[in-house]
Amino acid sequence: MSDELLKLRNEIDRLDEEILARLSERARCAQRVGEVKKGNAPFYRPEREAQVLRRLAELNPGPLPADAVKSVFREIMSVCLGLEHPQRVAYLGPAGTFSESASRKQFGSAPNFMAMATIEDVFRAVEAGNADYGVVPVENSTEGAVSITLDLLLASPVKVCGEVNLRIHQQLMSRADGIGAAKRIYSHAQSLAQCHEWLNRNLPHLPRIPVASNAEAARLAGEDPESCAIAGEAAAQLYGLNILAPNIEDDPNNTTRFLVIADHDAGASGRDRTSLVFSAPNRPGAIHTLLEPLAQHGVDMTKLQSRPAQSGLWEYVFYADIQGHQSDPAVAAALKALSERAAFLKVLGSYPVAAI
Ligand SMILES: O=C(O)C(=O)C[C@]1(C(=O)O)C=C[C@@H](O)C=C1
Repeated sequence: MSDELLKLRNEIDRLDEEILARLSERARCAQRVGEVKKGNAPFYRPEREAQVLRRLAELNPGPLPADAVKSVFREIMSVCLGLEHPQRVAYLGPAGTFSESASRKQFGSAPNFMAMATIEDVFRAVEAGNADYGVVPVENSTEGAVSITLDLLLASPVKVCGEVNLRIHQQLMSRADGIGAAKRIYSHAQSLAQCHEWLNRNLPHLPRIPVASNAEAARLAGEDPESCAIAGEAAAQLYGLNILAPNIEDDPNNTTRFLVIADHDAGASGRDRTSLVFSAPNRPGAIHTLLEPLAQHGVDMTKLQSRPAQSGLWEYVFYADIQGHQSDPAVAAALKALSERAAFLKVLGSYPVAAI
């Protein structure tokens, strides 16, 4: 080994010891935070985590990219929170789905993750107190809204305390080393649709077989080297498959937004969003009148979406996301005025804008 390499490795060893000592100090500090919070739950504070990640990304002197700094500190806070109090996080399973990746993106690797069979089961687990948090998909940039999540948000007492945006990258995977012997491709119907141009160009002859989830597709491909699956990287790792073609989605910006649900929402972080659902009286111009207070108080709306109400033919409920926290004076005033005009208004929760 050259003298130069030896010297540099000694320097890295010294720095690692320093980092470890500081990490242990931080962990002990988090344990004391946990003591202070006892009897004053929740332990998980998404607004504080967002502030920590944003601050460090701003302070970052390089050469590490900001995203790398965030994911290192994401994991540090995950294990610190685990020392304070272990968390249970329910998500739409099975293991290896994009919902699991979204849950880990938000919570790191420390919690006990619980794979649920349906989105409704995620809501029920949180409502019953069997899970502390739930992660559910709410919209996809190409497929649109996830209606069942919107309906459950309206009906359930849970609150929204966070959001996660996950880039959806589809991988072609198999037990085999190459595509030559492949006879079929399994995937969820949505993923097959998201890759259909790539498939038409590259593998037009292979039958595409829709199955219940991408993770199920990967499991099937793991049992049979003549089958491929289209799924996320997490599923390839879980089932020990080789990625034969990476990122084959037709739209490289394909993103799914997930919401974090709990029995409480989040405190203000300085960059927040508030989700609402309301209904408009059934008369001309009603929606315009309802939204006027937002403009009057300078509150920006980032999303507005309608769904037929369960109550009657041609009645609609509206789901809106607005910028700011419901404790911000302008947001509070706009919400008060909106509630006076709406037939019905439910604030689903305020939470930090996704920090990673
Ligand atoms: O500041 C807190 O409230 C903490 O519990 C500490 C900490 C952290 O490690 O920084 C851990 C968990 C919380 O979700 C937020 C932050």
